[in-house]
Amino acid sequence: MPKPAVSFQSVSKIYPTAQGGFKALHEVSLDIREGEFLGLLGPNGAGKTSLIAILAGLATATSGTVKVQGYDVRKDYAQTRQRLGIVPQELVYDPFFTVREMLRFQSGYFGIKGNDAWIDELLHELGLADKAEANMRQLSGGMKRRVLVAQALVHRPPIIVLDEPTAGVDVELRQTLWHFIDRLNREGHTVLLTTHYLEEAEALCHRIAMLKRGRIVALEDTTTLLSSASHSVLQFKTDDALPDTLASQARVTGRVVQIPAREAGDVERLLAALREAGVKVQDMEIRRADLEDVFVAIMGDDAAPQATSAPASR
Ligand SMILES: Nc1ncnc2c1ncn2[C@@H]1O[C@H](COP(=O)(O)OP(=O)(O)OP(=O)(O)O)[C@@H](O)[C@H]1O
Repeated sequence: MPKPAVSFQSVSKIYPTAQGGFKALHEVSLDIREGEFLGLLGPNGAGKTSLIAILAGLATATSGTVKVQGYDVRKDYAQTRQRLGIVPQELVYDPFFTVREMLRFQSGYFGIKGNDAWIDELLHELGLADKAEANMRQLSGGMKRRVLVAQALVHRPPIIVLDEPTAGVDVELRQTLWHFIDRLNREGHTVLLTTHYLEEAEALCHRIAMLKRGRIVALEDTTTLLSSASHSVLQFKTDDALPDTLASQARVTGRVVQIPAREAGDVERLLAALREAGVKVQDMEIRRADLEDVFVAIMGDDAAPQATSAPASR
């Protein structure tokens, strides 16, 4: 077996609290293969950021080991840091540097001189070419996020880690970013992505790991995970309240109602129940289960009530 790009072995994390400690990660073991695009999904508080902070060397595991291409993140920090390009969730930057200065400075941090050709390519690919000489403080939030992506990639890391890179960013940036990350992945870079936008994960990731309350509860190829959902979904819009029997099985987002249906007979029973309750139904369709349906089925009551789909299509 070739060495994994990243290997988490029995990683636990206990945060000190007034109550004596909170265990955010429970013996998490996960290998990310060289060249794969892995999605790490989980509701708020599942432990995704804790796991990435440990990988990045920003937090230490209470027990367990993490290796990057065979190097231990604690013992061989410099070796692992060199191999990782981490795009953080938070916007942290120095407002007095220009974009180009930031990227040159970051190159220097990794001991790279004369990196301008790659810096120019990054700026071009991320739609920042005309902002190279702008000061960081003059940029919009979305532009700053692009610079953070460029900063994480300045040393051409073989492993790219994106922690919710598209949270609150517009469609244009998402498309630019995914186009570029997809290209880097096809060129051999390994990608680890956390996101709450399950459509993005479904479209991009080869494999999905799901984390629930600090434990891995699913780890499958995306296609296998999707085909494991044996049900279809009856989806419609309505302004009426659902009867209790249906409300308990339904996912309701505004006017849109989605109810799992295992077979044709189920659909007939659901429609009869809706008719009997006087629920007026519009735009009805029966569709195959998607990653969001699988996620909700696996997470149960933990599935986040907040948006799990992208605000606009890619
Ligand atoms: N410094 C800390 N002290 C105490 N508890 C913490 C600390 N950092 C995180 N936690 C807790 O650990 C759990 C995991 O948090 P983490 O941020 O890793 O989750 P997450 O999956 O990244 O969530 P999100 O999707 O909201 O970013 C949460 O219950 C959180 O409250």
